[in-house]
Amino acid sequence: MATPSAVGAACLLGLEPEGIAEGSIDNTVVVASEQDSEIVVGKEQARAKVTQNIVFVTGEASPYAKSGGLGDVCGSLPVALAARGHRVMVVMPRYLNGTSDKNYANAFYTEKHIRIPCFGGEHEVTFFHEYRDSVDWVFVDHPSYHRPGNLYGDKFGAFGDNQFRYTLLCYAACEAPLVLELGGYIYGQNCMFVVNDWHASLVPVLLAAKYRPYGVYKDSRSILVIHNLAHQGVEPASTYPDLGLPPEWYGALEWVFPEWARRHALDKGEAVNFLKGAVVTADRIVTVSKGYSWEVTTAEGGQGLNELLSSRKSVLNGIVNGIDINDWNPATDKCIPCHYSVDDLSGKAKCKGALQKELGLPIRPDVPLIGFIGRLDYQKGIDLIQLIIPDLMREDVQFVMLGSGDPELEDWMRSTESIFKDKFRGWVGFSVPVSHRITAGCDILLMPSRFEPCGLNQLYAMQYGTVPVVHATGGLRDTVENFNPFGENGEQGTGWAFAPLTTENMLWTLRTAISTYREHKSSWEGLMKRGMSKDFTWDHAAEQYEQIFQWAFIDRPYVM
Ligand SMILES: Nc1ncnc2c1ncn2[C@@H]1O[C@H](COP(=O)(O)OP(=O)(O)O[C@H]2O[C@H](CO)[C@@H](O)[C@H](O)[C@H]2O)[C@@H](O)[C@H]1O
Ligand SMILES: OC[C@H]1O[C@H](O[C@H]2[C@H](O)[C@@H](O)[C@@H](O[C@H]3[C@H](O)[C@@H](O)[C@@H](O)O[C@@H]3CO)O[C@@H]2CO)[C@H](O)[C@@H](O)[C@@H]1O
Repeated sequence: MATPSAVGAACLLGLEPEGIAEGSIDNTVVVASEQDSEIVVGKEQARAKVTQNIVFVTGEASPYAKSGGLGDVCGSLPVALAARGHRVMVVMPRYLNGTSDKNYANAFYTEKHIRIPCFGGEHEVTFFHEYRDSVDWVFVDHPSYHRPGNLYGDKFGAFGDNQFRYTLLCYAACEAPLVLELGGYIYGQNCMFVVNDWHASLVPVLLAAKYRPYGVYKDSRSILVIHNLAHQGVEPASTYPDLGLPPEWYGALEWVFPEWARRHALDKGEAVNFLKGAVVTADRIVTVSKGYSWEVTTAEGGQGLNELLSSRKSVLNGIVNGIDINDWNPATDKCIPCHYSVDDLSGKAKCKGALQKELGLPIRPDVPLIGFIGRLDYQKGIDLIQLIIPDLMREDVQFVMLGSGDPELEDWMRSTESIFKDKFRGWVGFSVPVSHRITAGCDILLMPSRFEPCGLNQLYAMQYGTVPVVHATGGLRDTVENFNPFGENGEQGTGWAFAPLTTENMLWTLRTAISTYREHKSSWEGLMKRGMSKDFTWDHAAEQYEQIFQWAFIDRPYVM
């Protein structure tokens, strides 16, 4: 059978790839219906009816670079789409910081250089490439991506030149399909750009301002995927000329802070906002859950973009993220000490004992073990956890938190551990293996996020039989079904989703979960098993993205 790369290239050249193409509509390949699926290791792999050349643009993708959920999604969704027959490229920076460099070991220099006209000069970037899991992983190389710290900053805060770094990424991503011969063929001008968050948000602006007026990318479309409205890539208006965009496009990025957010009386609040640029110019917009797609149109959830997003409601959809079950599967997970499944839960108790031992907590099978995993950020509601800790620590429970971010919260985790030695562990840092062991070993996962566009940890928790207790917001409300002991067909639900977000409510819900764990063993097992039986695989989300791609191609592309 033709590889996805061969499909796309043959499509561009007007050839019919052997074996799978039945016809061609608007340069897209229609896959024969009788071949809509193939058997992959005992499971039927669904195939797309219409395949595209897809270009993901992102600031992070696992396993190369990850700071949070964006990395998970951009590491998995492209693979799921490629498995369905699309030709898929992911364009991201080649971050080298001295410790993560080995992640790029299999990516090879393509010998392609381009010069990008922005920030008062021409900046040369080069491309590295790895073909893995049927996806073309393309890494943009520039010295500004090589420095110690995390992806976006270091202990002093966000890097001061992030606007420059991600402007380079966006220009490079627009050029990559035209200049890189991957598997022997370029992707060409008929692409579906999937631009993720602010780092990639200049792509639709560049397509509209710098390519389409010259007849290039007329048949491409772009989709903005919003993972988190909290980060919009906002910088002073005086930086606009640095971006290399025509002056008449200023309005697309123009952003004026409300008066209350200005720093002094003479501050006019004038800024440029990358994410806003994409909200204006992208052909369609997707948020990572349906609930969040509504919340972003409200004053409470829209982070200043609500009116603009409301005006684009007709092209705004929500698709709940999936999870990568090759990485997150308790029956095969390489990071956990014992394996288990919905049919045999015995390994979970062993994982709990091993986690307690690893953390130096008393090894007690009967004590409810509560976990939290996440970036230590205002979004995640850690300050509310801080407030309930004195009360919660009076209960017979254990609590482990894994996180990094805000240094004050990191210090608080350390000091809380020193106060409640037998009950509380604060694991400060970023460790994927530890996150797997906490997900497997805990009984309850707490997520009191103020807002949560989708949330992945609650999905991982359910997959591992760990019962989520979450604030009913965004994707958490969409994915965690409240426990109902009196459902129509018996007990229902996969966890607890509480609202409003108050400390009283959180404590009350945690106490309900704890007493259910202690006193209603069979109900607890039901909660675990219903969560473990949910299908959160990426294939389902990938199919919904395909629908959005089709809609994007029905409409005309954005032009000013
Ligand atoms: N200290 C640590 N050590 C190891 N692993 C850690 C860690 N801290 C966080 N992680 C991992 O990072 C990921 C976090 O994903 P989330 O979706 O929960 O939140 P995030 O806010 O980063 O993502 C944003 O984007 C995603 C993707 O769309 C949305 O689901 C979400 O709502 C939105 O806020 C998980 O894989 C988690 O295990
Ligand atoms: O995957 C986790 C999140 O990663 C992204 O968020 C990062 C954001 O895009 C970066 O700009 C940066 O945010 C800094 C922000 O720009 C700055 O004004 C200041 O508030 O400090 C922030 C932290 O350095 O880092 C964010 C990750 O911490 C992605 O956009 C999100 O969707 C993901 O949730």
